[in-house]
Amino acid sequence: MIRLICVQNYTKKYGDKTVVNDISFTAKDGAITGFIGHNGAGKSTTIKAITGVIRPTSGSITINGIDIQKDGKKAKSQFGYVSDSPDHFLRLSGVEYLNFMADIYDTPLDERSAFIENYAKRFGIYDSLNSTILSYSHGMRQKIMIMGALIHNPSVWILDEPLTGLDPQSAFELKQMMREHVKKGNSVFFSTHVLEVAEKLCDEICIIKKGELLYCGTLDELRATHKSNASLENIFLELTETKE
Ligand SMILES: Nc1ncnc2c1ncn2[C@@H]1O[C@H](COP(=O)(O)OP(=O)(O)OP(=O)(O)O)[C@@H](O)[C@H]1O
Repeated sequence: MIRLICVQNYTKKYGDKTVVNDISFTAKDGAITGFIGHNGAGKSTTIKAITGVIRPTSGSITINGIDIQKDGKKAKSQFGYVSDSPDHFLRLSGVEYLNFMADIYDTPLDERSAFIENYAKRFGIYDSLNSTILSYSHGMRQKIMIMGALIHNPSVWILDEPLTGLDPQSAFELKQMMREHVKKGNSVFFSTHVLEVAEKLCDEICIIKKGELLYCGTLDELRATHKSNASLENIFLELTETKE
């Protein structure tokens, strides 16, 4: 099996403070992997290192086998990344932003047009594409950022809290899109606080607490080592409490 995102012995320190401590895991092809943990556990710090936004203090990270630190440009072409803040490029219209992103990734005109029409209609923002992002609601900004990140059809999606602020219809669409993407043998890695979503959507779960990786694997394997039939929420609470 190809390991699409491979994190090995990743540590991040800010000054004397160790924020992420020697974690290793993989996000596999054909799987949606959910990344869960309390506020401040180290999820965003891990996602930022995977996407090359920050450098690890130590450890290595590859995307489709390409090292993000050694060959950043090539590694970055492999994935689409949606950060936890959608407030960017506010003075551009939605369609200007999407074309800007498509230009960066050299997405052919016919492919970008088909993508924009399909995704904007599914997200219900087709009629707003010519308005500035400044005039968008939080959820609309989130949708346009998701579209910008995915317009070059990357095999790996890396999404930091992607469902926050989305209305139920759009959240449903995004979950469907994630499922469709991994069905083609691709990979989706996303962080969430909504454990019911993670439980229903994810093939694999990674749990981080205070910078330590407590678990990474399937929910069934997790259940097998804990109370079978317990919800992910119960297992998460039990696991994070007992490791205090
Ligand atoms: N630039 C920085 N300088 C110092 N400490 C930082 C910096 N960035 C993050 N941290 C610290 O690292 C820890 C992990 O933060 P991170 O943003 O990764 O958490 P998170 O799991 O994404 O949390 P949340 O669910 O609240 O988004 C926190 O204690 C945070 O204060």
